Amino acid sequence: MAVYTEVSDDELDEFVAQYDIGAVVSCKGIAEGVENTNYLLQTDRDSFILTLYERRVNPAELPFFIGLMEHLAARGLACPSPIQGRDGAILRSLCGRPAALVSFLKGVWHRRISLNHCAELGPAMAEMHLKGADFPLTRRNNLSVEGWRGLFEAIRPRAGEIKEDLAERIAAELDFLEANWPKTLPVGLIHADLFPDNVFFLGDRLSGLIDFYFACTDFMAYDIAICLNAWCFEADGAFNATKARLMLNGYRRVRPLSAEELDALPLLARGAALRFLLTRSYDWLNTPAGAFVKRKDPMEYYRKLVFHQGVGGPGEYGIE
Ligand SMILES: Nc1ncnc2c1ncn2[C@@H]1O[C@H](COP(=O)(O)OP(=O)(O)O)[C@@H](O)[C@H]1O
Ligand SMILES: N[C@@H](CCOP(=O)(O)O)C(=O)O
Repeated sequence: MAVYTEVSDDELDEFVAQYDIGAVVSCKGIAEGVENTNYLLQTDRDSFILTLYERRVNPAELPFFIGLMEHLAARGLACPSPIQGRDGAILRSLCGRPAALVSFLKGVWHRRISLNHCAELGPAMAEMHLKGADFPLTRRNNLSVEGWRGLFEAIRPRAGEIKEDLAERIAAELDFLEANWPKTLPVGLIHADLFPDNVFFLGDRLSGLIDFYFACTDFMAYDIAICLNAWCFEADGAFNATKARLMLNGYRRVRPLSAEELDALPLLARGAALRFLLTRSYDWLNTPAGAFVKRKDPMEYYRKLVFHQGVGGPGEYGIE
């Protein structure tokens, strides 16, 4: 459930009057998502997503996220396109929060990932990387290697509530990753949270990418590593190398990967698994039991981390 802020009819009318988008027909809260409040706004002309940015989004970073969506949409990527008001502004205030309207993307996301979904994801991710290459703004990835130790220290005292030896396991992994993290891979604009719930499909075809609120400047291969984790494991925890192969080969058809990028994949996949293990552990330990946001299982990412620790080279991800 992610409707943290209720918008009254009067507040909505006043907000919508600032746009040339027709008259409001309906405005329904969207239960999915965890970070922000989202409404599906229907007018007599079109459908839109109205987002009120809640406390986890730093308002100073909104111009980056909004500008990025504008940039990618203008280059033809299927992603939400921010809507300008009559005054030309995109970001404004609603109910005391920063708020914006973006175009509605048709499609649904899938919980059960098929081989075809992975084959569609690869080229779409590569296209996003290519189209993001000339985006002029940059944003440091505060959830990459430099950010992990701080998160670890925050969860360390209570990590044993999740798994008895979790703190020791994470400490050893962190030492290893800090010492071995790559320094010179190709950098670009990455999504950094391209999980299945952020990728829409219409029938067999990928119809769009959403939720750019973790986007940042980092190794493009790190985005792939995040997707190896999020898309290529089965519900029973088994890694599906066919899914990985389809995703990677689809990606490489649009943006070839260098030998360095391929070699770095097992390490990057360990880092990506640790990143989500840390943030999920933090949320697990700090979300009150009765909260309406469903906590995500940190142990899923502990098991993925253990899998990647045993990977000997990129060939195990199905690459020929
Ligand atoms: N542009 C969009 N088009 C269609 N649906 C959207 C769009 N943006 C968000 N949604 C819907 O809102 C839900 C939550 O959006 P998301 O950006 O993932 O929220 P959060 O950042 O809070 O996790 C999505 O799962 C989807 O159902
Ligand atoms: N994808 C992350 C959590 C972020 O959730 P989102 O709804 O903003 O995509 C995870 O699975 O831990």
